[in-house]
Amino acid sequence: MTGDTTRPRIGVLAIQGNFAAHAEALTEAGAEAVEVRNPEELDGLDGLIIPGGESTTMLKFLERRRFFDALKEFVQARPTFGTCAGAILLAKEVRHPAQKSLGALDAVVERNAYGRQIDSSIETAPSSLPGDPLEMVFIRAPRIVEAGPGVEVLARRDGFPVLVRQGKLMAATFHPELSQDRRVHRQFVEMAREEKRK
Ligand SMILES: NC(=O)CC[C@H](N)C(=O)O
Repeated sequence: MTGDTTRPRIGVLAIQGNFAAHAEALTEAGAEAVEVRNPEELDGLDGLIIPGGESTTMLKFLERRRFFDALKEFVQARPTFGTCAGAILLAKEVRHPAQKSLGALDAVVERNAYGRQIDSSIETAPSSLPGDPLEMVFIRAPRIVEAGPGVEVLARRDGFPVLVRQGKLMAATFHPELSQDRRVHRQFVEMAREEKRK
């Protein structure tokens, strides 16, 4: 796909967590992936992935060097996909315990919601993406306990939303980069491509 002018340039926040697998998934899904470690590197991106990891650790890093404010501005304006800890950072409200967030996704997220016994698991559930049910890898996953009217639910687990979209934002409480299926990343690459065409 090299030379394709519609190949969007998508950043992956690379301060902590499993950013490398996201970069690989993005490349497979037809994007150019760029690791982002400084606020200046957000310039010129058509989209951004905030990966899973540990949201508390990411927050600490972001609060240094005015990265938090730059990111807050970015997620209001351009396509952003938060997975697991990234979804926690995007949410309007975080519980269990409460913590600061970017406040962009109209949802209430509860951290580490599945308890110790079943904190990590692989599930398969239907989604509104075309094709077969989706494999979902959950690792100390949060739960979206409330979602506003503007939030479209693309997949659920036990009745709770696990993949959602709100305009230019997408969030997953699982780790799509750890499955072979690239439908979730392709969906986000498509959102970034639309942004690039503007
Ligand atoms: N896999 C993950 O991203 C886990 C998220 C982590 N439990 C947090 O609260 O940030």
